[in-house]
Amino acid sequence: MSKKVGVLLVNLGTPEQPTTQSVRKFLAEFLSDPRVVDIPRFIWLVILHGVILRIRPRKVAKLYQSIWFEDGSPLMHYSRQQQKALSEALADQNIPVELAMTYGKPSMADAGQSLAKQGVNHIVVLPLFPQNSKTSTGAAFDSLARSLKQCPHVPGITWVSDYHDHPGFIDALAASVTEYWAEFGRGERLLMSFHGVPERLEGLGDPYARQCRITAQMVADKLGLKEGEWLAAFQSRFGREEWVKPYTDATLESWGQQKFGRVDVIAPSFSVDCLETLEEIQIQNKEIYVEAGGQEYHYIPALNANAKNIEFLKTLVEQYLPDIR
Ligand SMILES: C=CC1=C(C)c2cc3[nH]c(cc4nc(cc5[nH]c(cc1n2)c(C)c5CCC(=O)O)C(CCC(=O)O)=C4C)c(C)c3C=C
Ligand SMILES: [Fe+2]
Ligand SMILES: [Fe+2]
Repeated sequence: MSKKVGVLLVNLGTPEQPTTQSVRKFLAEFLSDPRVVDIPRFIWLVILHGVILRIRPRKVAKLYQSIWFEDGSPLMHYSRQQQKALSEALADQNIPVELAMTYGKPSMADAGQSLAKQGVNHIVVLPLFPQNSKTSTGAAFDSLARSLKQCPHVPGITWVSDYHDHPGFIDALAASVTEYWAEFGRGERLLMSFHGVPERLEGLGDPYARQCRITAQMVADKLGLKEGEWLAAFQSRFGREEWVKPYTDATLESWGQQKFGRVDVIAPSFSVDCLETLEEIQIQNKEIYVEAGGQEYHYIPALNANAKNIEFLKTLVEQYLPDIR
């Protein structure tokens, strides 16, 4: 049978509105997923519905309001831009590109149906999580599988499990830093801040933290940075257990207390800018650094739909084509 290939970009999901109600709906779905929170089910559901979903949505809605774009959530805005740019880049090969979220809209089922309508019978699924974790990539896989449960004809599927050490990805990250430095000058240190996960997961075989360290080392090597000029750290700790260290906020506080001059921060686990970069890194962590005594703080944007990133994503998809056709 002849193969008609389509691409499915997958990201996490995001609230539809920056309101308490909408954030509650998003957090309820996301945090109920046993892939994301794997503590005993009954205890967790009591904590989630009894405490977290009563308090957190209002607080987090305010944070979303501080970064919301005219056309919606930043994560959705940049994900749409990526979809559009990649679909233009692959148009001459007749490869359509759709976008789906693990949680919420656009759903895997909607995106899959749209690809099917365009005659696609083989999907290259590209989760936009450069490093593989059960909590992000694994959850995306489950969501895709669930969406296919009622499907009478399951298409061919190529699953891109991660791209943490892909030379094109490392080049795109390094180029985004050098381009930023060329325009705005450079800091004394580069902090590479990755979304955190519980420390325990590494022992369970989750490759995420190890892959983050590899990404960071490769970017540092590409930029010619020596030890002491860069560090990999982990942000967004949630709950009481220990997460992978060092923590981004504690690191910045300590660097501020040591009266460091300028620090630059990149976020190589985020394909697009979102709450965790635009609010947590760019606003909250800057405050931590400056209030502790640090001088200057620059956040270098995520790759988003920049030309090098789209070129890289195109190359990544193309690498899989010979095996499919
Ligand atoms: C147990 C909690 C969480 C784990 C594990 C986790 C892993 C994880 N998350 C991302 C990417 C994103 N997370 C985002 C927001 C976010 N993450 C958590 C919790 C965990 N994440 C929460 C509760 C939230 C919502 C905000 C909040 O309440 O603090 C986002 C941003 C979404 C947006 O709309 O902008 C992204 C992206 C990865 C890659 C990952 C594991 C590797
Ligand atoms: Fe998260
Ligand atoms: Fe956060």
